[in-house]
Amino acid sequence: MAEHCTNDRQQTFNKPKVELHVHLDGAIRLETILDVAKQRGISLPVDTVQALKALCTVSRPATLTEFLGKFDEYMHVIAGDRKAIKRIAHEFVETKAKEGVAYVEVRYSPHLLANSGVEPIPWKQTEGDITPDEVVRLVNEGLSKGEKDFKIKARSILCCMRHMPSWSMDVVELCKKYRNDGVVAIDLAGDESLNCEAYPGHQRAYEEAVKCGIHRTVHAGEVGPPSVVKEAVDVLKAERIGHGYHTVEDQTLYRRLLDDNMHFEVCPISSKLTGACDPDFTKHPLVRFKKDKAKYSLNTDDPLIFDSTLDKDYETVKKYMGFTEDDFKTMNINAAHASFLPEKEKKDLLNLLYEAYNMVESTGL
Ligand SMILES: O=c1[nH]cnc2c1ncn2[C@H]1C[C@H](O)[C@@H](CO)O1
Repeated sequence: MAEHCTNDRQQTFNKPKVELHVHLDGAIRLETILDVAKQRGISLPVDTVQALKALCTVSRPATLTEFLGKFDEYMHVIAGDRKAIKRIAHEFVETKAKEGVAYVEVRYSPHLLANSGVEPIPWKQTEGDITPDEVVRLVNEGLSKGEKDFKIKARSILCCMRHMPSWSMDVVELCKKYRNDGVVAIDLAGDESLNCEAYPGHQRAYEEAVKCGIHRTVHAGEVGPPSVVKEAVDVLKAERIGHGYHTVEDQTLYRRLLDDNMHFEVCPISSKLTGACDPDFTKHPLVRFKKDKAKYSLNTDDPLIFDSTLDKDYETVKKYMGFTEDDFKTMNINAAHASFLPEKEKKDLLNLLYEAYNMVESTGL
């Protein structure tokens, strides 16, 4: 197995990695936004990468609501443009390959990239002819071309949005339609601080997902209380929890999820900048997860908005939480186990990791 390295310097964990929680629309290149805006004749308030970065990124701990407002700065540039949607998916795979990711599950809301068949039409776009269904096809094309070009594996997760329960049935139908074309699960994203309880629209979609064997993850306990996590597990039947930091505030729930081997998709840099957790990383819930041998993965969430990379997350937990090379191996193996791949492909991914980590499966990790 070739060593994975970036152009500039050695990575903190220079081995194949698994990333399970990253938003496609939070991982667009600044250069691409500028380029597409130029091609489409869309005027932006700025025209340099540095200035656009200042506009789109949060560099100090904010709130989830403030952070979500950053999408307003650039989503209208990409949404409703076939070439741009395909391009961001393709470039995303290239970025992940350079970061040493062997397998990634990338998520997005098809509705938020569409300009037709969606009510209301997002980002103040004028109506066009790109439906959420076509968005999924375009992203699938970009991802599978990326897989071929950059030799890694990429699957997608379709997001329901907390504030738009009327879209959720569509989302699960798209998961069903494209389940053999790279879509592996459904998610519920958006502002948990404003929309704490899952509306009936989301519940119905998740019931349908359960019925049809569509995998399920839910953003919960990121900034919201443990009750949101409880609802995600008990009502929405989540198999993984996006973030889940505030679970530790309810000991009964936390113990139960530990016993059930619930997987937490942890995003350290994100959790600091969205104000989800104490900015002092030594007090991060991940320290507790690690001590209690919880199951978790390390993820970037929205690297565009946090001006970050996967390596920065690895570097952070190494520096402030004492993660070792062995911890990183265990964590990525756990991530592969929690992936939404079919069993055979999961096994192949695990074997790839075992080989790259010089481990034999029987170590029981
Ligand atoms: O960290 C997050 N928490 C909740 N929602 C999020 C987060 N990052 C991105 N999103 C939202 C905004 C995106 O437009 C949407 C789909 O990717 O998901």
